[in-house]
Amino acid sequence: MPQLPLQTLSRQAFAPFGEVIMLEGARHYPINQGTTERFHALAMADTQTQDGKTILSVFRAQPRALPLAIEVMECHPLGSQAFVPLTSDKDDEYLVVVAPPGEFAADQMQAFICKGLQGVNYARGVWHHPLIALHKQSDFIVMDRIGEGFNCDEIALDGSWTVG
Ligand SMILES: NC(=O)N[C@@H](O)C(=O)O
Ligand code: NI
Repeated sequence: MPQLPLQTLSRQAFAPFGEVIMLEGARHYPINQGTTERFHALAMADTQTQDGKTILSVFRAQPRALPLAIEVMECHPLGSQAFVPLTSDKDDEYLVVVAPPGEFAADQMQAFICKGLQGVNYARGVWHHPLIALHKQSDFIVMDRIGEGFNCDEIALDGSWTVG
């Protein structure tokens, strides 16, 4: 059973798959007469294909047991999809499993452990496992596309690859 190594999430390591949404290293400046700090443009929604629109939703995810057998991967060919944990606990964590866009190749999957204050924005077409919350029920803000066209390609795997 090949196990995916867990990488620490960083902008550089995740760059082939999209953006990391985190305050560290972000451009920021004071607004509202100095009462608020704006951490600017942490991610860009890519939802305009076929006249799509950007929406925000909340996903309330139940924790997954590890090790997790990877039995499905999906991609959204018409838009990006961002997940931002609704937590203030920097020790909260969740997993993402991704693979490059285009023809899916299991041996190109990568897994990242994401700390509570880090979000991810999957670029359009990037293969990913459906949300993998850990340890407890977890809420995420999700920014993705609504509109015409089929926007969720799935591929079934035999569960031989595991993570965590
Ligand atoms: N199906 C759905 O809206 N969620 C998935 O796209 C996911 O990445 O969790
Ligand atoms: Ni998705």
